[in-house]
Amino acid sequence: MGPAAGERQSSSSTSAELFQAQAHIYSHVSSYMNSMALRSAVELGIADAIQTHGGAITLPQLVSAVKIDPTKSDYLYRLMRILVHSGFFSETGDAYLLTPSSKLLLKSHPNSLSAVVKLIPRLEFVTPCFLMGDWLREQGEKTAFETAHGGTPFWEYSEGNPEFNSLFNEAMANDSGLLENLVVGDCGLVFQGIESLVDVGGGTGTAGRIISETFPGIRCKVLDLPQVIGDGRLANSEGNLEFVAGDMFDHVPSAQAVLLKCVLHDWNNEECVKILKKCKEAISAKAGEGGKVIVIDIVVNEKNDDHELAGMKLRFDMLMMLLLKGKERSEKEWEGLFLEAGFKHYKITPLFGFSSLIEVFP
Ligand SMILES: C[S@@+](CC[C@H](N)C(=O)[O-])C[C@H]1O[C@@H](n2cnc3c(N)ncnc32)[C@H](O)[C@@H]1O
Ligand SMILES: O=c1cc(-c2ccc(O)cc2)oc2c(O)c(O)ccc12
Repeated sequence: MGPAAGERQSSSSTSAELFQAQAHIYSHVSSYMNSMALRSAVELGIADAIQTHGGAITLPQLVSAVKIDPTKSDYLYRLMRILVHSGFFSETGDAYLLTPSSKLLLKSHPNSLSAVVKLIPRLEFVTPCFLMGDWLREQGEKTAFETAHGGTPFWEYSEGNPEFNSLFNEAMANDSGLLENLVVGDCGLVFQGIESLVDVGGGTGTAGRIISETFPGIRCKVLDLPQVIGDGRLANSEGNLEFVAGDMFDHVPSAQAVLLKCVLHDWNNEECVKILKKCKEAISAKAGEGGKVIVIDIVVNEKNDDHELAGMKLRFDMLMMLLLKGKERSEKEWEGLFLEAGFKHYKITPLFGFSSLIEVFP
């Protein structure tokens, strides 16, 4: 039997609290619509259409430019309405304009993030998230990604699916392109005085290329899996950039410095310690105690970060947990890994965006 009317009102929550709680739940449970709306904007090429049209476009012009069936104009209007609300486009009179966020989705932008917008809401990523509850109850070592993909681990899946592999590599490369702003700015100091560097898990070499071009005195190697390195691209024309296909758990080429950008968050603590020990061997062989490992990765700090930044880091932590055996770490957790791998000290510098730079010394 339910509570009597009077009892209902005297429950611990006021109506205002109840409606707030209701809004909180609805807001969270529907928020995937933000990802999906953004993804379809990229698939339809809306930002590019606005730019091609001179920077401002009306709805009928947009309908024609992105080849929407005219009977669905009102649906496109509603898609634009939510994207304006979330800050991806703005409106003036009857025209849509680009904002700084949608400019970063343009195909012509050197650091376009359109690949990551297509990647994260893909079924390969979403299905493991969908299985989270069942996966948590299940016994065994399989990741949620493996549970969702017939037991295939993330990197093997990528190897066997060229279209997924190239979108993933493109997404990571685009994000690395943003490094250019840091390397030529304040963080350039981090690379000064270094004569050789290996970018471990360096993907298709975007960071390696930026570093080798900005610092012609650094001999740079990019180490990654054969499926990523391929066999086509070797040294750059200046001769200070080289690609090496291999497994970082087996061997890391010796160098004065090792870069690990967005690599350690893909792995559990035990695996990270193995990678860091290989990196320590690689720098000791070249520079004795004088080398360093440069980690660019997320540092979770939910007490001090602003709410939006903290939320983003925690969502990435979920992604790393479900796709791989990885995690986003607090400073304390990073320190534990460095000490266990035999390093003596480290220095953290927060960067723009959501990553930090951590210099780790033997
Ligand atoms: C998240 S991506 C980061 C790529 C690049 N560092 C960046 O920031 O754009 C992780 C990289 O680690 C590579 N990787 C995974 N397992 C590896 C292994 N055993 N040895 C070398 N690289 C590996 C992947 O192929 C991928 O390119
Ligand atoms: O989907 C991602 C995105 C990242 C990522 C993007 C931007 C950053 O500044 C850091 C990381 O990293 C990923 C990753 O390491 C992975 O193994 C799978 C997916 C993603």
